[in-house]
Amino acid sequence: MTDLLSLLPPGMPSPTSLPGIALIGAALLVSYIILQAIYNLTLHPLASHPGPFLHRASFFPYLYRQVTGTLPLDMLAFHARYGPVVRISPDQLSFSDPQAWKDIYGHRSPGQPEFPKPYFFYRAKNLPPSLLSESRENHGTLRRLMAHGFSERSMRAQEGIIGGYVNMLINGLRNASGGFGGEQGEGRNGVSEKEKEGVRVARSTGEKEGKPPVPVNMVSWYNWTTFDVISDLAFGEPFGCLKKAEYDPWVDAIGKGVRFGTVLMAIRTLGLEDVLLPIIENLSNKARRFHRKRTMDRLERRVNLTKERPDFMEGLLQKKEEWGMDMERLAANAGLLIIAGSETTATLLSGATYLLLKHPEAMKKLTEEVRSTFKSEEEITLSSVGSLEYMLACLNEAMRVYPPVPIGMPRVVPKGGAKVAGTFVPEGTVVAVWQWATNHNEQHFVEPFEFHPERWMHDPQFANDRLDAVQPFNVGPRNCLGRNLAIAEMRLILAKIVFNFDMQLANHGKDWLDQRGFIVWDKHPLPVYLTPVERNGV
Ligand code: HEM
Repeated sequence: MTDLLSLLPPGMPSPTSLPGIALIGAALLVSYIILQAIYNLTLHPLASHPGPFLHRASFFPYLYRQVTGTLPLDMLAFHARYGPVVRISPDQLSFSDPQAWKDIYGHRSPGQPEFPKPYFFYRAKNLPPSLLSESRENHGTLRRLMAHGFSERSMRAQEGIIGGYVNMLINGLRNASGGFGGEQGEGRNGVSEKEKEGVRVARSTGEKEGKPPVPVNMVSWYNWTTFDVISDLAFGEPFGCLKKAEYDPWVDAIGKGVRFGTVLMAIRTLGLEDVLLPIIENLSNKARRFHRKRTMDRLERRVNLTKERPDFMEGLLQKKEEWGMDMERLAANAGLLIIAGSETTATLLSGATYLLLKHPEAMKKLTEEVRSTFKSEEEITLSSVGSLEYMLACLNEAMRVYPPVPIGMPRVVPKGGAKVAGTFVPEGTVVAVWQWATNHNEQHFVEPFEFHPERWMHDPQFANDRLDAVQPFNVGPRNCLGRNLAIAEMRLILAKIVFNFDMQLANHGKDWLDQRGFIVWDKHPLPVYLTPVERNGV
């Protein structure tokens, strides 16, 4: 050993000293990364698939794009460069062919296994599973139990609850847009501290042009409404956001959590969960205890209700003993419903509002449809808005241009491998269709970046559009359970707003869609001037 040490070049630290150990550690790490890269590029089962060079060699550039929120957008350029199948990280393929929706996520014929959901994306080791993360074996039964709250019958029974919050939204907007000024107005118009600066600029522009004095931040109002609706349907009581015209800490935490979720996924992808998660949990202990106590208190109040209620929990509660549903699992599913059902719907409503206001022709057509279909506020209900065809086209087009979930929902190719959109994929590969990129692919759509609701109205100009490429709710056995409710709720909210107000964007200059995409978008405030429509002199 002493002889070996004497071979070291002069000036090198001794391998038994601290700098020496650090140097050896660094050399081992670099060698590991190089060997991994060589393996990923040559012997890995996906080695022959094309893809961005660095992403094929290592996870790091992919994860960097993921945690900085550019990945869903970058995916479009990757497909433009490499074609319909791209190797986006050492073990992941992205598909842009619409056929891939069915092949990856669709229902299987008997004997064919589903593509399971990967652990790194869906499951936290320390939490009980929800419907979203439940194993394939348990998913079907749990889904049937929960589907009870989403049936046609339940939705009809929920009309009163949902309609009540939408009316609160309309009243709140009426007050916030015109009735208040100065500091009081600031508190009531949905503008948080962080957002105030943008709105101040918007307001002064509006005043110069003789507009109503207070723009309202539609992102906040939509969020408050959808969170109150879903909380009522999941816990039996709202968050009270609409009443107070401010965010509840629970709701605020969800917004931050969604962004943090991508960091968590990166940690799991690198296999560092056991090391880093306890540290993160320790740092956020106080906030987590607060959040957990409020969830459990709410849940307990709902569980203790003796009267039947047409909400999401009723089906689960009726079978809770039979299914061994303890409070932890009930809380996991109530939490899922709130996260899945409110942020997504509010995001799409915000995007649709922006896109309509940027396209006055479409807004004019929609306004005509709504105001000619309904003569009074009371006629606008969850069921009656089903007849608004142009409205549905606008929402569909908004979901194409600005899908609330812009990423690809990952699945794992099962044993033996499988064909996806005509390409054989080896087992264990993570595959997905990335929504934003697929929806903006010029091979699928004429003018993919333009907002044309007419695509969805059989306009011959768009006859060759691949409308089947747009799947905002996903397809197959694990598609969105709340799809019908989401569409009905969005139609109702937008119809009531268009019926009651003329709208105008407060800051026309900025492209509001220029956002970073995590699991959902990191939305900017959307300040809008609202002018109440006068009817019968009112
Ligand atoms: C515009 C609104 C919405 C969009 C774009 C949307 C999108 C999605 C997507 C893409 C999935 C599949 C996730 C995956 O494959 O991992 C999903 C699942 C789910 N969504 Fe939605 N969603 C919306 C609204 C809602 C609403 C209103 C609810 C309920 C209140 C809801 C409840 C669920 C549930 C429970 C699942 C899990 C289903 C399962 O795994 O069986 N969603 N949603």
